[in-house]
Amino acid sequence: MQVLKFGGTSVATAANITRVIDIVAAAARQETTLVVVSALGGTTDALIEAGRLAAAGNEEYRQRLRHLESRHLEAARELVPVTSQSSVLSLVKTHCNELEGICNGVFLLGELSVRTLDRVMSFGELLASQLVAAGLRARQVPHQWHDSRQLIRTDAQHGVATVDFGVTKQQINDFVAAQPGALYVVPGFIAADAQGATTTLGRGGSDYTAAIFAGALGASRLEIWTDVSGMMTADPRLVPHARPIPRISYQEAMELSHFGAKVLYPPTIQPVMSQGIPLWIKNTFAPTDHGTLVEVSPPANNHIVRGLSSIGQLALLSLEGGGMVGIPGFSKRLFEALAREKINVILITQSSSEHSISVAINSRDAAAAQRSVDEEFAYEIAVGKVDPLHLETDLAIVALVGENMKNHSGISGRLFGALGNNGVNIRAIAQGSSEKNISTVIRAQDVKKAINVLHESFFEATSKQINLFVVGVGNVGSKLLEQLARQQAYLQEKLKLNVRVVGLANSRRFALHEHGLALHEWPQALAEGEPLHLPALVEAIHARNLRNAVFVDVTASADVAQVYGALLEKSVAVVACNKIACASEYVNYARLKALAQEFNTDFLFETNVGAGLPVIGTLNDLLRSGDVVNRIEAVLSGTLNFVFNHYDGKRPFAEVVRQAQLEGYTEPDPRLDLSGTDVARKILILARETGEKLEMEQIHNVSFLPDSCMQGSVEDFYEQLAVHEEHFQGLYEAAAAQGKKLKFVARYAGGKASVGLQSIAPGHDFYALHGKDNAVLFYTNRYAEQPLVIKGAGAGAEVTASGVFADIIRAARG
Ligand SMILES: NC(=O)C1=CN([C@@H]2O[C@H](COP(=O)(O)OP(=O)(O)OC[C@H]3O[C@@H](n4cnc5c(N)ncnc54)[C@H](O)[C@@H]3O)[C@@H](O)[C@H]2O)C=CC1
Ligand SMILES: N[C@@H](CC=O)C(=O)O
Repeated sequence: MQVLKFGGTSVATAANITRVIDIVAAAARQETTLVVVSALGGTTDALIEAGRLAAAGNEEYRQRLRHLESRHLEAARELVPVTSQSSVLSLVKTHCNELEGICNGVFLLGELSVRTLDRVMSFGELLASQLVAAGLRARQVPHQWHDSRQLIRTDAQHGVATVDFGVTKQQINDFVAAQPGALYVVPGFIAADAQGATTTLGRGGSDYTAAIFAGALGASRLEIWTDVSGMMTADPRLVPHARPIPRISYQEAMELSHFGAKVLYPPTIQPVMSQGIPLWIKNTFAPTDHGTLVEVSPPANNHIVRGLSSIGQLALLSLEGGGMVGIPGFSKRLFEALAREKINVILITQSSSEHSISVAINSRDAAAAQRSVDEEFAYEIAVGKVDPLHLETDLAIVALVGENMKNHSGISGRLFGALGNNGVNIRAIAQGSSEKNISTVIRAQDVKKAINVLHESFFEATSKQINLFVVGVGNVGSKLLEQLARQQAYLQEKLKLNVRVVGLANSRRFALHEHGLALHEWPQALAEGEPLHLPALVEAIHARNLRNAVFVDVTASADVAQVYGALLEKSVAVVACNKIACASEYVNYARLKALAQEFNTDFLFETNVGAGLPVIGTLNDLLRSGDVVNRIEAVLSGTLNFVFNHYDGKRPFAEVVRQAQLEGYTEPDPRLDLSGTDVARKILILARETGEKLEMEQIHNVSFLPDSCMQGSVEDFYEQLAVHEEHFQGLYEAAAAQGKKLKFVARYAGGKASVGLQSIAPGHDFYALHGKDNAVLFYTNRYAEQPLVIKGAGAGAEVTASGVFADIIRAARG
């Protein structure tokens, strides 16, 4: 004997019932089968609503009943050919008339008792199971319909009756022995007490009915047919990559069901678990899918965690106070106060200091809980032994479930790491000593992000999703987007990173594409975006609350640099080639670095110095490994190196500068390069990275530009360069006369930094620097005689974009 149960969605329409009949007919050909049928989806709620309306004296109940009747009649007409419809139609009408009679009585009395409500609700399963039977009859599949109320005996506790398993088992087995057959159809959810009054089995009761029959008959298997292909590794509405769990233990299934995996109602498992009856969860709409097999000991799979679960709309109550320490009875009184109000406790956690105890409950019970607990401890609160109950709302639980967790260390570490790196604050944690479940209480608004990062961490060794917000699509930004587009497949395949640009902005517009925009179509996406308003963009980033989020600043804007703090505070990583933040006041630079640390995220700006060259990374490696940096000498301007390498006193100086700008080496405003400001920013950042609290004003900058060049617009600047051509010729010739070359050199030693033009003699490390190259010499304790030299292209969109790209990957890998 096997037992099959079909849920509300499986029988919601005649078309669905036809699928059910196919499955049932095939099953009955294999083995004797008992089918348990739920009410048509939505019917139980509609029946409750009709009963309540009637009790409230609202005649609308008639309309609800008419709608229910026509829904069932319509299904009957679709299922059964016209020639043989009459018996099922009259059966539906008889039930509906009886239901209407009961509701009329409720209307007249103005009262709906739980006993009557059970009666009202029972019509859902009665009608649905009769429709399935009629469908089977129409297909000439031999079967017997029987009323579960004659087989399942309960007490008289209406709403959630308790089953008398002894009598029930006897009645079921007597019935089957007396009426042998290949196929039985029974309504789920309903039972009867010793007086024959209709009772119901509580939420998820049809699953329970099926388990009761399976247990009583010692069935070979129980199949729960629903609208998903088994229990999933996580809620698929929250985690698109969630996948079915092929095999799972009863215990794990109960844990997952308890925490929101609605596929199975937890008490259901008990009658089959006690006998080790295999329980399958199958999909009515994809019957050939494997589904989930719930069994005693499923084979261990590659995953330590079997599934993730979540439960929302929670409140956390915390009772705290020094007066609780070492005194027995506080928790007993706390739980009694909650029990008095019939409040269900979902999670409990107590600090080992006994100074506080926290419990999670459903939010709807929060006010009653607070009242009851504060009343219970009124005396202790008055004398200051405990504080008034602390209440936090808008919380949720996210739990890891898996029996295999107990055999592995580091699971909680991974859980905390994954959540912490994404700014998900854990308010409370509970783990049973069996280690089947680790539950965390977090903010409700973080659930989607949390469950996705945990799913990635525990189930998707194959991919980690990175969500980029790129601001700035000029020289460097557009190259970055090109490189990202080119590398997307490689990153997925080799680094298991699914890097998506979910936000894009320039100075005029911003566009958000939560599922990632098509990178080769970014100009169009941006054109279709909204006018840029930076606070709105930041707000949108916060509101999206996406996991592994990285904000990429590829602008030269002070306004954009201003928003880093607000992002880091929400654990959004910041990658910047914009130097403004790191070269602003020391306190701001230090604050941003501290925020990144505090909120477990990254603030990366390798390209601030030497573009794509590994200058800051190398410096940090030296320092972290215990070396001491005594002196830094560097050529840090690609623009100025290019200009002095190409200027020979014959071609106008202004023309060479213009070429540097056209080739993409200068800042958006080239005066920053020519004035030495850009180099001063870079040496300042290097000095700060060594630990020096230097400010920009303390950098000694001997400018070689005549003052008038820095007045007016960029075009005025170029005009003034032309006016001062003789000045530049003089600089060039003085150096050339000594066989030297002009280089703009930055120096940092002994807490002091300077930048300025120097004539460099042959043989010096800087003399042969080509084109737009940079060179950085680190003189350290370990590199005392010969400096550690970093040399190469120090400007240009391509190399800078690749440096930004590398920082993104660093942030992505955490
Ligand atoms: N070119 C190079 O070799 C290197 C450049 N960098 C840095 O890269 C950054 C970008 O340089 P480029 O791409 O050459 O500049 P660009 O002028 O070509 O592009 C700047 C982009 O930022 C956008 N933008 C400006 N203000 C904005 C605002 N308030 N909000 C949103 N977007 C805004 C602009 O619309 C434009 O898309 C600069 O900070 C520069 O210092 C760093 C290292 C090397
Ligand atoms: N304008 C800069 C670009 C890199 O920061 C330079 O010329 O070096």
